[in-house]
Amino acid sequence: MKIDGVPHRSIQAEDGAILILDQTLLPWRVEWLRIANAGAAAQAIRSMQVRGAPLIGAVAAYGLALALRDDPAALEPVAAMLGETRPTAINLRWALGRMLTVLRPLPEATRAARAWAEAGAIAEDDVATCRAIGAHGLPLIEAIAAGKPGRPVNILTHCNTGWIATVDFGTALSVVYQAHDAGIPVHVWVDETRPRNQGALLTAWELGAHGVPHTVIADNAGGHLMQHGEVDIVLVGTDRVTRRGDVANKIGTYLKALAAHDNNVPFWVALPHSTLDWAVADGVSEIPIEDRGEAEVTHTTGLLPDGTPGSIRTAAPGSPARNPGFDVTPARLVTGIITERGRCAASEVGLLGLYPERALAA
Ligand SMILES: CSC[C@H]1O[C@H](OP(=O)(O)O)[C@H](O)[C@@H]1O
Repeated sequence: MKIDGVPHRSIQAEDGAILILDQTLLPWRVEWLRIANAGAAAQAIRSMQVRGAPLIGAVAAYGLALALRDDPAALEPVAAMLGETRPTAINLRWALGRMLTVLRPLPEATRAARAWAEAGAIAEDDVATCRAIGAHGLPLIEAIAAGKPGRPVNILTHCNTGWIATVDFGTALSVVYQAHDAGIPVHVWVDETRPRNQGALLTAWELGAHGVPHTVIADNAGGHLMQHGEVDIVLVGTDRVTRRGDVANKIGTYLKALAAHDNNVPFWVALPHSTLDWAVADGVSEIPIEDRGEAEVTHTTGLLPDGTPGSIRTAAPGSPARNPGFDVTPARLVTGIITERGRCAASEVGLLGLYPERALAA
């Protein structure tokens, strides 16, 4: 997608390194971080300089490729190290698993070149996949628009699922961008998404840069807007979907789904194939939920009075905090799933209809 009219991807490969958009500085500063080794890739993922399920998978793949340039025998330990950076998004393990499957059979001397090519293939797969997700979600917006001619389709979204959460285009926001670019009037309610405010900081920045009308709201406002008929559809991304359609996503998604269910608002989840975890059925009991640091809750980041990005304490001194980074929305609260292969019900039957090959993995 574009920054000031110039097309960009969230990760750029160059000779012997990758450049990533440092998301901890957005929207205040647009800075590209050069990553030349696996340790820097791991740190970028842990610190959320790069974030978003598909993107952390691509960065980990390139991090592994960079490690093999330095030491072709480092395949297993570096893959394990990168795989431990964040526990919830299955895309991280999917990408590393794909790399290991390709690289393990190869002579050590040929691994580095092949790893770099495979990491590039993972990135290209994500671009094509996310573009297709938008195309398969577009009819949902068109149908709503047909029922309210001349008035915008009001979409509520949570966290950031845009092009900077993927290699390009995004997942749930890919649907928004394609509807906007198709001339359908849309308006996006952007959940701020405490505690890291990926919505207020990243989604708002992305949508503004693309000219998509949007309004930032407190996380707790969504239910009220749904009660008053101001939300036509909820579109979110995900970090892991189980074979029966349970959805792990940024903390607060489950509460949005409950409000949508109570108000008969369609709740759709957009995901690429790399987010499916067929090995897991019950998301609530089986998906590991990342617990992040207390400071993300007790403090908030933003622009300080001197114009520099910084953090201030917003919780009472001495009060402890809990910071689960994700929650799981049971399939029964999900209206449907949007993928690069089409749309389906949030069920094993629905998912197998789009991914029949997964039955062989069961
Ligand atoms: C398109 S995946 C985006 C997904 O990732 C986010 O988590 P985080 O910002 O912690 O990486 C959030 O759950 C989004 O839905």
